[in-house]
Amino acid sequence: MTLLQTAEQIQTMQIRGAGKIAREAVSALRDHAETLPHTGDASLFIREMEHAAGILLATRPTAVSLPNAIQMVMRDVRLARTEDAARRILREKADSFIWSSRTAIDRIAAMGANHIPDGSVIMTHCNSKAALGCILEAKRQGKDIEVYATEVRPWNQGRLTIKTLNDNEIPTTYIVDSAVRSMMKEVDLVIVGADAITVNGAVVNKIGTSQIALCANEARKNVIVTAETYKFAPRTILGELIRIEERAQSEVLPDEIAATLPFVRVKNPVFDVTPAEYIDMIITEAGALPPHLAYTIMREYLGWGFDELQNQFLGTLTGSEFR
Ligand SMILES: O=C(COP(=O)(O)O)[C@H](O)[C@H](O)COP(=O)(O)O
Repeated sequence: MTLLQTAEQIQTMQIRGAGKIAREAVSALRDHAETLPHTGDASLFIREMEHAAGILLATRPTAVSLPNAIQMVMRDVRLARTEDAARRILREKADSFIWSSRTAIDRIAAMGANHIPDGSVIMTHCNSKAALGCILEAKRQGKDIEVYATEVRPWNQGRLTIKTLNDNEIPTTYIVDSAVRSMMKEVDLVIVGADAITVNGAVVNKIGTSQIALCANEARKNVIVTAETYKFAPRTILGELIRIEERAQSEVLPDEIAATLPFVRVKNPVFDVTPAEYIDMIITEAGALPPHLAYTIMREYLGWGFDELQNQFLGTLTGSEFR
């Protein structure tokens, strides 16, 4: 698959889910490098790769795993003195990101399963590899568990989730998104994934997650978020906001019906923000943490603390902007 095809598949959601988007983008970058002719000019190679990275970055705006993964791969490539070194670094960094991403999901699954007591009824939302990993691991350990899975309008990612649960013989109840509050009394805990986590521990995930967390809070049920460390958004340290993707209105209301309703507008935000106070724990490959430790994760695991970001930010300002 070419880089442009990968970008298109991410944009059209054939490739979806924050972790998978990051892994596929990085592998597209690595494969794209192989298609570029060897010229011996390191800066030309780096420019070409920056252009390719830009195409991938423009596909979906919310999952911070995408810019984080690209930055992890490109950071040292930019410093390479020769084309051969740049190519080698790119290959090594890409392979290492993909490997560590998969390892992270396995570690999260093992830790998450420890937080699922035998006999639990779990509610999950959307289709998160990290969240499902915990549920499948609990089942593998022989725990007797049940799952409530939401439909996830308008893309119905819940159908992917119930297929996986069914394939693993986990008793599952499939509910429409608006049934969450009614069903919460049947549930012991909520487990979801994340597209981005901000410095104040707020979690950006599939639209509807914040309602589920609110209902869980009301019903005194725990909310566990599962997220690899590359889902933490370091630029939120500088006050940058996570952009919530809005997709086409036709995903919600067919164009032919919309055309008959001139006074009706459709909003289709596909992610929402759950404040830290509604989250009991974030399980990362680095451990199960309270959301207020988000800054520590950014500093220790992503290597981007305030000072580094501030320097990077000042470095991007021109003289006139600086004055
Ligand atoms: O919100 C979604 C997917 O949204 P979309 O379907 O719009 O991409 C998932 O919960 C997170 O991406 C985490 O997934 P994972 O744990 O697999 O990274």
